[in-house]
Amino acid sequence: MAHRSPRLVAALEGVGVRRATTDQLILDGVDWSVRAGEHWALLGANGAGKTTLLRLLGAAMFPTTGTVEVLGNRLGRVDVRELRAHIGHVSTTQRVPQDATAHTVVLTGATGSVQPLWRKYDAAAREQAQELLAELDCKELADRPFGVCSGGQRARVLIARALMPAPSLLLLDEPFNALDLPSREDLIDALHRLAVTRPDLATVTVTHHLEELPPSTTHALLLREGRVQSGGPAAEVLSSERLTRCFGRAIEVTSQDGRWLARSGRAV
Ligand SMILES: Nc1ncnc2c1ncn2[C@@H]1O[C@H](COP(=O)(O)OP(=O)(O)OP(=O)(O)O)[C@@H](O)[C@H]1O
Repeated sequence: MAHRSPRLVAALEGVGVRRATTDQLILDGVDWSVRAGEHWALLGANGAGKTTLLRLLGAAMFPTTGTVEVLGNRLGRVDVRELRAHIGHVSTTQRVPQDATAHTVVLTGATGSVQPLWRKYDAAAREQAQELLAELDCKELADRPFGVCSGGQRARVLIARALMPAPSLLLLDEPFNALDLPSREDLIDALHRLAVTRPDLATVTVTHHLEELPPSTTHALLLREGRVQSGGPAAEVLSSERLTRCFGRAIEVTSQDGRWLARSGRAV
């Protein structure tokens, strides 16, 4: 019997992004596809274009050249507000009302709004928000104002929020930023559990540290100066040789029990 590949969640062909203001080429000739059930790590030096690439996948911007298809819709030919409702996007620039409780913040994920739209949330949505908080191991935060939650708690609340519309694609831009070690490990566990309990969910996680990648990571994309340096199965791409080439600096990668560790030597 012929083997069928999982459904395509995102497909980029010849994608370029040029900033009109500075004429800088931010992404150049990017070809990439993400399929259901895949968990991608997106790596590259500061300014390599990771956030820009994630924003394209999140239908938050358009390419200058090439094509971006997300969930079967070509950017430029679809109502992006409608498309965004099916994509979970967690970014550091997410605006959140600090006095809203964690439960309310999760509820706003159902409407993709910053402020709660109370008339749109029924009992099922409220219940679902509770369940997502429990799934992310933070149900005790339900009544706590978001503004007083710790960094690790906020990260999990925002992921619960992003999961409200049951997205097929979850985008995480540096979700481990500024987390202490236990919070980082809790979040890694939570992401690993999501991958197990939602086999069709595809995720793309931008990170600077290989140590932060959950064992569920299946693929990696290395960006250098806006171009794809390497992309494919994590076990192949997350090698000393390829990371050294991507960062222009000697990097030694080791892996153990599904986790990765990277150490840098002198510049090459
Ligand atoms: N709104 C903007 N206007 C002008 N230039 C921009 C804008 N957004 C990004 N850039 C430029 O595009 C390049 C890529 O930025 P991007 O944020 O995608 O990189 P990154 O890999 O996510 O970086 P970092 O690791 O530092 O977060 C950078 O040179 C940045 O200065």
